[in-house]
Amino acid sequence: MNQSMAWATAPTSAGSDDCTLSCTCTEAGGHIAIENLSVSYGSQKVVEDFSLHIPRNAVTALLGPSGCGKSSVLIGLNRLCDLIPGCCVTGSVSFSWLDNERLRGDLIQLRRQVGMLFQRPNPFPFSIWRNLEFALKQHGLKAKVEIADRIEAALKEVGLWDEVSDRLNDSALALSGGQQQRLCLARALVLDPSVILMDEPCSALDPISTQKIEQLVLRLAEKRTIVLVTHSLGQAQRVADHMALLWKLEGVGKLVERGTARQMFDSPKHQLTQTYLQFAA
Ligand SMILES: Nc1ncnc2c1ncn2[C@@H]1O[C@H](COP(=O)(O)OP(=O)(O)OP(=O)(O)O)[C@@H](O)[C@H]1O
Repeated sequence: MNQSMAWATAPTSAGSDDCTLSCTCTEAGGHIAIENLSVSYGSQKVVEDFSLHIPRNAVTALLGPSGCGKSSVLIGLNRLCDLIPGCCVTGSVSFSWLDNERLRGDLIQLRRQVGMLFQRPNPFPFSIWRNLEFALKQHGLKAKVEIADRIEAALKEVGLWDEVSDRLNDSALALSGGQQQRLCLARALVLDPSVILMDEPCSALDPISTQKIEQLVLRLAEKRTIVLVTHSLGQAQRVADHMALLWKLEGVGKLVERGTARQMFDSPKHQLTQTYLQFAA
């Protein structure tokens, strides 16, 4: 039986009692239910009343002009926002297929289930092997054989194993940018997340590395839920099943339109969507 899960109610901004992510334990099959998400930095509200259901095991692209709040929505989903001083997120997020009891109030488990890939590759200044081992040990894994198996599987999943298996003790920083980004993806995958948040993961990559990441995104979405922030309409066309367009309206980011990628590209309803998507390649 599906168990409904939402974040535990918790302050997201030190000292602010009314800044809470409420826990809504509604039954919602097979999607991430984002309800009335608002994000502020200090006194500046940057996202208001963002509600969206993100289907499970598919790619959903968040699009919109710079500064409309896409990344702010993304970091609300795994509560990375908690680490940003002055950032306050209200509203609710529930993962319909995850275990409420396991994740309630446990940020480590939440971030294990909801991995993240950033705009710029950010490997730790350790060896390739240790980048992945570190993530596993942080999450309490101790058995050497299991650690080795998981590292190999993750590197194979991102197509890096054949490229690095003979130099696992070399510094991760010696890899190319594209390899580093795939290593960072492996670092998320090694924890076997069911959701991966990607914030413009190809913006620092060349076209060949970009293509590799896009192919990975498509493959990963067969059994994981991908939320992808991208400025590339071509990329959205190539990989997204669903899309949502945000726009800064009266100074704050809001959802303008959502739908399947095909529907949004073929017959956008909102004038802003029509304007924005006309630049699609
Ligand atoms: N740590 C922060 N402190 C203060 N303001 C922030 C912070 N992060 C983002 N903002 C502000 O929040 C607003 C939304 O930023 P956000 O990065 O979420 O937008 P975005 O749509 O992802 O932009 P881009 O496409 O350029 O990455 C912007 O006005 C930005 O300046």
